[in-house]
Amino acid sequence: MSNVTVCARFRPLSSKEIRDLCVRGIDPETFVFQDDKEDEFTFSLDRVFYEDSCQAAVYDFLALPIMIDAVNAINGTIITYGQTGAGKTYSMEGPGLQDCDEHKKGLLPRVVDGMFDQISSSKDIASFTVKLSMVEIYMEKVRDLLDLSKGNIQIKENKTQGILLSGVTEVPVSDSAEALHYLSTGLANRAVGETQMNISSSRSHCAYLFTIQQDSDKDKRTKTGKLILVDLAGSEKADKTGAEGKVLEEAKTINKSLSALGNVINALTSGSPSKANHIPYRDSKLTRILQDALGGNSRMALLCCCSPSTSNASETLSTLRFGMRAKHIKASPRASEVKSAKTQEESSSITKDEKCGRILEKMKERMSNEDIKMLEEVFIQEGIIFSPDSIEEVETAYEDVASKTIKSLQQTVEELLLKIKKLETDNKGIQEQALRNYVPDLVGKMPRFISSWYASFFTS
Ligand SMILES: Nc1ncnc2c1ncn2[C@@H]1O[C@H](COP(=O)(O)OP(=O)(O)OP(=O)(O)O)[C@@H](O)[C@H]1O
Repeated sequence: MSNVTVCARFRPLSSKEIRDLCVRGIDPETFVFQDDKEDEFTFSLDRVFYEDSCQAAVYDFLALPIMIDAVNAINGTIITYGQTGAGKTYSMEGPGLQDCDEHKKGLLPRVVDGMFDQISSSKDIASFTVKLSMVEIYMEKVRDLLDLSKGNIQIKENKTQGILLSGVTEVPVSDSAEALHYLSTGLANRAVGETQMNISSSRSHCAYLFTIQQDSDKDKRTKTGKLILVDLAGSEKADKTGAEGKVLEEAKTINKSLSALGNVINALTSGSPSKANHIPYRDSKLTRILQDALGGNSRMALLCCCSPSTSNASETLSTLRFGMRAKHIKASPRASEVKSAKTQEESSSITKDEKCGRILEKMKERMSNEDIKMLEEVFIQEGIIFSPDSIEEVETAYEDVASKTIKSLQQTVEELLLKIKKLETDNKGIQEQALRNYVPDLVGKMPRFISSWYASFFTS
C-alpha cells in the first residue's frame, strides 16, 4: 500500500509582494515555514521545490513515475492545488502549451511527450491507442472543452470502468503534436478571468484525461490505464482578490468545491480503518470526478503551489496542511482491465453483435415514446450504463441523503444553541436593567425590611 506523493512548490516573489520570505529550506523534503505572527512550523513532504527549481525537476520527481505506470495500465492522477496566483497553471502548463521555451514547459506537455516516447519504445511488444478528453468544472457544471455544445456532462459510475463522463468527446491522438494541438484548442475554451491576485486567473477546475489502451502482441491481452491531470481553480479570499459580482459568485463556487475536496480527504484519512466511513464524494462535481483517484484505485501526486511571501502566509499554511492531510490517503493502485485479447475478441464478436441485435430487436418491437427509456434499460442490462436501481447505487445515495440530513440537523442544533445563548445573555441584561431600575425603590425599602426582620427575630 503506497501513499500519495505530495510536494510543495514555492514560486518566485511577484512584484506586488513584500520582500520577506516565509520559508526556509532545511533539506530536499523539509522546510520551516514562518507565519505572519512569526510562529514557526516544520513541514516534511516528499519533495520541496523552491523558486529556483526548474519545471523539469518537478516533472521528473512528481509526474514521470505516474506517467510510466499509466502506460503500463496503472491509473494515475496528478493535481495542482493552491491559492489563486500560487503557480498551479504555470506548473501544469508552463507559459504556453505550444511554442514554449523548452525549459519552461509545464507538467502537461512533458507528460504528453514522455507518454508518446514511452509508447514508441514499447511498440515492439504491444500496440497502443491513446484517447484524450478535456473538461472543466465551471459553476458546478462539467463542460466538454473539446465540444462546447456539451455544456453539462453527466458523471456516471460503471462497475468495471469506475467513474465515467457520459458522452464526453474522446479524440484519438497518435502523437505528441496532435495531442498538444487538441489540448491548446481546449484550453482556449477554458473560463479565465482577472482578479487582483492574478491577471489570468482560472475560474474553473480543468481536467485532462488520457486513456491509454495497450494490446499486447505476445500474450494477446488488453490493458487500459487512465491518466488524469487536474489544474484546480485557486482558493481565494474575497477581500484580497477584490472579487465582486460574477467573479465573487465564481469564487464562492470554487471555494465550496475545494471545501468538498477537503471534506473528502478528511473523511478518507480520519475514523477507524476497520469501520467503513461515509465519504461525501457526491457533494461536488470535483470530488465525484476524482472519486476513483481519491478512493485509492490510482496512483496520485499532489503539487501544493505556494506563494513565498509572508503576506500570503495564512493561505500558504492552509495549502500545506491540506497537503499533509492528503499524504495520509492510502492508495492501492492496480493494473486495470486486464483481459485476454482472445477472450475479448470472442466475447466481443458474440456479445457486441448480440447486444446490437437485442437493442435493435427491442426498438423494432416497440417504436414508441418509451424507446429512449427502453434503450436505457437495455444499456443497463448490458452493463453499459450503471443502473441507478442497483443496490450499491441506492445505498450510496441513501448514505448521502442520511449524511446531509445529519449535517443539517447538526447545523440546526448549533443554531438553536446559539439562540439559547443569546436569549440567556439578553435575559441577564434585562434582569440587570430591571434591578438597576428598581435600585432607588429598593434602597428605600431596605431599611424597613431589615428593621422588620430584626424586630421579628427578637420578638419570636
Ligand atoms: N515557478 C514559477 N516561476 C516563474 N513564474 C511563476 C512560477 N509560478 C508562477 N509564476 C507566475 O505567477 C503568476 C501566477 O501563476 P499562475 O497563473 O500559474 O497561478 P495559479 O495558481 O494558476 O492562479 P489561479 O488559481 O488564479 O489560476 C503567473 O504570472 C506565472 O507566470
